[in-house]
Amino acid sequence: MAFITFVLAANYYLCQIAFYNLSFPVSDRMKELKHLNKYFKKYRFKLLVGIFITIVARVFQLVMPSYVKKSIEVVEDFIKNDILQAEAKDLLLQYILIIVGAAILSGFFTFLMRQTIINVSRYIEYDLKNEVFEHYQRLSLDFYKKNRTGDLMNRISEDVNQVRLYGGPAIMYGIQTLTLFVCLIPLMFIKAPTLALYALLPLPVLSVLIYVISKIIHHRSTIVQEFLSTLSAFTQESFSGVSVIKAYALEPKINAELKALANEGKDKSMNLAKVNAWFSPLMILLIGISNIFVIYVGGQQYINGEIESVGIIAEFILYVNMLTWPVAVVGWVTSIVQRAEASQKRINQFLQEEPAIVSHTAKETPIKGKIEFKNVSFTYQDTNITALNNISFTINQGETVAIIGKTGSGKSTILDLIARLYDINSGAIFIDDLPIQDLNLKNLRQAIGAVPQDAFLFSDTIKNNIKFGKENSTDEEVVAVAKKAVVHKNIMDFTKKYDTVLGERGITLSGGQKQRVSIARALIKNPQIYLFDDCLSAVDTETEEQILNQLKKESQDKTTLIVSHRVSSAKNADKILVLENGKLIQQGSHDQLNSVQGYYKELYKNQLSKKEK
Ligand SMILES: Nc1ncnc2c1ncn2[C@@H]1O[C@H](COP(=O)(O)OP(=O)(O)OP(=O)(O)O)[C@@H](O)[C@H]1O
Repeated sequence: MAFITFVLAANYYLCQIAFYNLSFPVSDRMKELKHLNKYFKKYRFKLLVGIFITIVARVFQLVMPSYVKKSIEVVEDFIKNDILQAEAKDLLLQYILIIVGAAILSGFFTFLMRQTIINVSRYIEYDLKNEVFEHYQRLSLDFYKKNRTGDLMNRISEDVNQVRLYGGPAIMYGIQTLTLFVCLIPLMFIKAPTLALYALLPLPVLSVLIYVISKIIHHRSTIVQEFLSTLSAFTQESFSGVSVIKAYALEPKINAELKALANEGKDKSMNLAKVNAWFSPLMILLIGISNIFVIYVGGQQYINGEIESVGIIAEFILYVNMLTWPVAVVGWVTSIVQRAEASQKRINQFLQEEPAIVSHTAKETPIKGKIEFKNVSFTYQDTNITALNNISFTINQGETVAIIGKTGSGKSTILDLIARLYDINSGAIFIDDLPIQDLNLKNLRQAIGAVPQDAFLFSDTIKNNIKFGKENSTDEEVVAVAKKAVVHKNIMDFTKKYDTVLGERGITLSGGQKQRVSIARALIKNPQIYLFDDCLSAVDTETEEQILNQLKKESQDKTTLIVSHRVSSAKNADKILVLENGKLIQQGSHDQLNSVQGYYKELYKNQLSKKEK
């Protein structure tokens, strides 16, 4: 009696804890997960079928225990000589066939259940990943500066996976458990109320303990996960920086650091393993207690004549075992819902981020290429650096303008503002005499062929890297622009020529080759405005000359901006802008600027004398 009181009290307190954990933030939790409702709505038919199948599968599962009971009763009747041997054998066979039939049907519907509900969770995962990725694509550069790449990756992979567990397994096991509870528990109480009470007593304890353990497991596995990303970031950096490591003979130092990290990782994994190890023993223990209750209390009741057959004891043992997993699932599902809520909250945070740069018009605004800066000032929000200070200039359509100035003087910033990667703080930028904000952003970006300072090439073939500028371009066009960018000969020297794969899976291009492939990519786009950001810095002066001549021909009616540190790249431009500390200190043609004292003339003299040496 004392033991029962103890178990009842334990159940009460544990249920209180679970109730507190579940009920306190329920509205908040559901608020975050509401985002998934649209997907549940989208797949409602499949979900409803899945739920129906789950119920059917469980109902078939219920057949077995009562027929086991009946089979045992047949044997009892035969022992008591109530029925003949042949009749008993017949009945036994009949019952066994029913059990086998029900088990097959239950198995079949369980298979269908997974095929429907788990598939729905995979569809939701697919949709959510696409939604997050598409949203990432819409967001402006400042978002990527604020958030670490690892975080972006985590939310689209690990967090979406946590949410998937809620959209699939949690629903599936939830329904399964509910069906079993609704059907089984009343059935048990109808058949033998006292026995039912004893059999079910330890189960809430099991449920709450599994919940507590799942939470600890999750906490520790998050630590392990986070640690693994640190470890992989470290190894990845060691691989990409392998040439520096070797050149400075840093191998022993790196090895020691990795060993220390690996040791730390081992300890964290051991911590996780320890708590994982509690899972099955606890289940076995509590189910064992339930079984012992059933056998002991059932046996006494049978002896006292309170239950009619031994079969009921066998039936109840089967019920208890049938309830084991669903009861444990209550705890597990609770922790899944909590994790899904936390993950969805993190996903929602990003989904609610609005792109800082948006198109204010949907109507088409074709671009010709006149650019005007009027008293433009611009400060980067994150660093608070004023990159441009009251800049004004005009570039007519088809003109070539060079921007020259010391490092950090704001040259690249001008190009970024023309592509509207950022919005300015004061002043105005006009493209074709229209404020840049009034242009259709898509039209603006389509009209620009930008070659950034750090040429970025994808791990793909050279051909596809160039075609990136114009997806439907032909191979002939690719070759033509590669020739103009003076990189064709280099490409033909590779064994696989234009099909040479770049990056991690393939060869590494030299800095100058990368720049020229990047130029070819801009040329194939055939845009109205070219933005070349110091993209000839890694080529020799002779090749630079050739490329500039080609570009001159190519960009005759296009507006072209060339950022450079070399006067050789600038001297043939229609106009040269000279920047210093974000201010425009000189502007004019080469001859004009070379005829007055100033930064440009000094630079020209310096570079000329270096060349002569
Ligand atoms: N994305 C950014 N976020 C914050 N600050 C930036 C960013 N880009 C540039 N800056 C800062 O703005 C200033 C101007 O940079 P910008 O890249 O325009 O100079 P630059 O003249 O092109 O230099 P370089 O010749 O070295 O490429 C620098 O002080 C730089 O540190």
